[in-house]
Amino acid sequence: MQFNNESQAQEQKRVDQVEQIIQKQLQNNTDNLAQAQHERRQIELNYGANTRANYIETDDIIETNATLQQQRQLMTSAVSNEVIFQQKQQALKSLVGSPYFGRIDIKEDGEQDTLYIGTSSLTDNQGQFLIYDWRAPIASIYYNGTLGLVHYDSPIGKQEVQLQRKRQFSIRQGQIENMFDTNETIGDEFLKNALSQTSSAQMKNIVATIQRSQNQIIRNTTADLLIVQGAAGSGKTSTVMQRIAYLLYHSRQNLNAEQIILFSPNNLFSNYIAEVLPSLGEKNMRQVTLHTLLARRLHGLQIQTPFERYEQEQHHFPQAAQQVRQYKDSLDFVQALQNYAQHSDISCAFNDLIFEGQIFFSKSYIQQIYQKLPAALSSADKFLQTKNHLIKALKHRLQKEAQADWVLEAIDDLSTTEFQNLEQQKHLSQYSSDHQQQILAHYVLKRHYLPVYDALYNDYYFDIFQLYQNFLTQLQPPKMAATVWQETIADLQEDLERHYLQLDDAAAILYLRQLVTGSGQNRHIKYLFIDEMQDYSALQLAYIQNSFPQAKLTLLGDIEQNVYAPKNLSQERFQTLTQLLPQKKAALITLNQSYRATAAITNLAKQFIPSGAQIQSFNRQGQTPTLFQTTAANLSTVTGQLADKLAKKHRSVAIITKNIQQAQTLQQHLGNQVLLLQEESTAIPDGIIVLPVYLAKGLEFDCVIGYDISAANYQTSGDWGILYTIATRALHELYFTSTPKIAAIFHKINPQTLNIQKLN
Ligand SMILES: Nc1ncnc2c1ncn2[C@@H]1O[C@H](COP(=O)(O)OP(=O)(O)OP(=O)(O)O)[C@@H](O)[C@H]1O
Repeated sequence: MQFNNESQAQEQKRVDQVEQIIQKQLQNNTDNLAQAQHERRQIELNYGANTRANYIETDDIIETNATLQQQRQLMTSAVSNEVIFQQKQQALKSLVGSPYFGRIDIKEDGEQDTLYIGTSSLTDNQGQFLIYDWRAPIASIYYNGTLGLVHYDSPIGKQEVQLQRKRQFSIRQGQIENMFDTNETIGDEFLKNALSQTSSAQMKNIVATIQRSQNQIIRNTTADLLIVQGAAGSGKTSTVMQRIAYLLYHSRQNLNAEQIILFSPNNLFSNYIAEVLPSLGEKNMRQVTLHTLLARRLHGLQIQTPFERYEQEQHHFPQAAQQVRQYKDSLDFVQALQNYAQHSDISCAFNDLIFEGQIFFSKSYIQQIYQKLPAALSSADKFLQTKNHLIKALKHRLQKEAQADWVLEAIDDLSTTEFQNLEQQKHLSQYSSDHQQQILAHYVLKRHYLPVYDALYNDYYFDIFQLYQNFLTQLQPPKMAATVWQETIADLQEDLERHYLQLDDAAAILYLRQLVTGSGQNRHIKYLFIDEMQDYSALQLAYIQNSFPQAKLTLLGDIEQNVYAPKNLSQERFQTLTQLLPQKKAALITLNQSYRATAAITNLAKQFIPSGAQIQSFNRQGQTPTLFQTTAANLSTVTGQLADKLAKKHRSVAIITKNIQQAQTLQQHLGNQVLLLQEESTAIPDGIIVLPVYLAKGLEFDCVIGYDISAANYQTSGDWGILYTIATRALHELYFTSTPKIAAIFHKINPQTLNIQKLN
């Protein structure tokens, strides 16, 4: 419903009042913040002075320690004061100019109330709410409810209210530009407006226009495995970012951003989403790519990246290699690995522990310890008990050596500084001289045998690579020639010799290590998010889950955007997820409405994939996509000219190729006004860029040109998913260029959804 001027004037009056209050609070808070910063700096100065205190006399040490302790407490409280004012500052600043976007009129327990909703809450001096945070329980009815009797979940249980009015605002620089009353979830007009904007280098938050199905994902706190299958552009990533903000708000007391981790497809994407949470007044969660995690944990080895693998497979991917890849991606492979870890005798992978060129613990000694343990114990327990046994044996050896001549000599040789440190840590002077001697001997011995301790704690006597090879050797993948499998094992051996590991093997080795040794788990993480989950194999997912065993999982993806997977694997992947992950309360939410692109683009793109009929386009008008056909010799020039023309009207124009080599060749042809994005790139510049499809994952551009969609380039039905991914990166305009013989899928396209122009 549109408004008369009087209603709008009344609303504008309220906006003005709220704006004034925000400015006033901002001023007060700036003063408070400056004061808190000053106090913190003073304490820092004192702290510095005290740390230079006298450490020679025992009394001085005790006194200095007490003072330091006190200073530390003061510092902690000063820092936390400052953080509170900083957060408030950020929240207030985010309200300036656009304090809220929604209003609801409700009747609850017979009482009438009007609530305004914005990105964070604001109260006046009497504690009355002027704005409610969009994450407050009551605000959920703004997103969910149509008018009438509605419910919302509050800390004291389900509440029932009459929703009498829902109003949306667009307020900029303190002026109401537009306002609407709506009976629906968030009205089309506002959404259309938000979606018609040009692209930006950073993803924006969507709090003002969250849709009902997205809201279900954002506010779900019951599922411990939430799977979101959503069409391209349906808002999966946006939703997940708002979900993180929601979770942080709701569990303020026992959840912080450090306990949330998001697996993202690449660094460009990580950078693209980095501003969403700060724009909502929250700190960013941790972000990692699978490759970074693997490389960090397999330090010293070079790990194949998903992009390298894709590129290699583009050039050479024979039938046998495809078969191996399919098997290593399958649930069967994961189960075989789990089974092996649990039930096999892993003692073959123990090694002699060498110290100063001599065997310290022999392989057979370690094997005996392991094999004597009860068979019913889990592998990880057996491993741990073996390790504990070795540590005990080392301690025993240390005790026996305490009186050795070299130890006594080493005690005599201790420096004054070492003595002072020991005095401080162990309070030597409190003990009898015999006891002091024992402490010093223990210190000297521990220092000497530190490499042995190190080897024990870091499992250097255990060869995980050997164990993995043994595991592969005893496997017989179904329907695969024995020679193919043996070759795979030989390839692994060769890779290891040159300190290289393929992506599949890296994850499998780490997973096996985790299962067998029980190490490498991070129990601190409470929420784990995986975006573009269709790109992960069953094993990679199992490994990630096991790495963060306490985390609730949210997995998002689109089975159709399976750029990396050999065809038909993805469907299987989704079905096996619930089998694979031990979570109990699983929920699956499907998003079929695509928001990113104009209806014309979505209606074309959905024809590239088998399940396209389910995808609903958003009612936003735009030009019909166009395909330019030209000769092979002219293809780059035609693409460049088209890009130039588009760049005059739009902020971002992306030419998307099938692989890096095509991107490089094209960029060289087009010259420096076109920027090539590569695996190492971290930011998306304005203007014309050229990039391979896998780097475009999760991103969006005003205009997209799918380069060279000729039959020679896109040959099999497995390639249609790639075309779908390319097409769905476009917000406003979509083009393709090709040589005269176009990919077969284009012959099946409804001619009304694609213009074809033949050029020379
Ligand atoms: N409720 C919404 N309000 C406003 N904009 C929205 C909404 N939902 C999605 N969008 C916009 O639609 C576009 C696509 O969203 P997003 O990138 O989150 O989708 P996605 O499902 O992760 O896409 P893909 O799988 O293709 O990477 C973004 O520009 C986002 O801002």
